[in-house]
Amino acid sequence: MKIAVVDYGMGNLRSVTKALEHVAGDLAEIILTANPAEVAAADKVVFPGQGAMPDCMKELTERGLKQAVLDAAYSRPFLGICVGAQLLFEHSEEGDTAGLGIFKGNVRRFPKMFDTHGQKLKVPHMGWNEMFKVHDHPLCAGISDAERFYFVHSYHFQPEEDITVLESAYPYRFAAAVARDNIFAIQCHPEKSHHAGLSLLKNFVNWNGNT
Ligand SMILES: NC(=O)CC[C@H](N)C(=O)O
Repeated sequence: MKIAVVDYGMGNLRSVTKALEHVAGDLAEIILTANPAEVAAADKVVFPGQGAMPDCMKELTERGLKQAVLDAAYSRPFLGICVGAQLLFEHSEEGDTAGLGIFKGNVRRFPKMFDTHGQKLKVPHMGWNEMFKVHDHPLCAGISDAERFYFVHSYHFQPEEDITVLESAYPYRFAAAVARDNIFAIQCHPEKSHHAGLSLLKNFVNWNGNT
């Protein structure tokens, strides 16, 4: 089985690739690729990313990978990570950027927020935070409720369809993982989230794309 990690020049590609190689072992060949034909030929696709949404969309488009990502998202097990997940929505407030429109909804910036002591909360939301199950999903198998994952983001999903699988809170609840059909998209960094993140990636390697 081949799993393509889409390389559009933005982000935490090496750590995602290494984490997938670690959990896949002999189960799958992990291919970090900027070649649309290799993405198209893969059995599963991982769409990572780190950086500003406008830059990511620009790089994706200019490297001729946009259609390959769209085709993959509609045809085989597909995992979006961080800004790779945000790009699947219709729009992001970050740079007023149009996304790929696979999920209905917006990607919204955390507003100015204060904790219960009146201390301003830092944005980006950076660090370990709990994830709470809203719906079961094969990629969450073996991961207990309130497991902690690693986040680095200033924007979060605002789905306009019933696709939320996991929520986190900072300090208000926000959708932190969404899924529909063969697509799973997660805001945090599973590749940097130790055993919980590796379990999720291992579940993706074993996932047949059904929910
Ligand atoms: N870590 C990131 O790449 C962050 C993604 C996006 N720019 C955000 O701030 O939410």
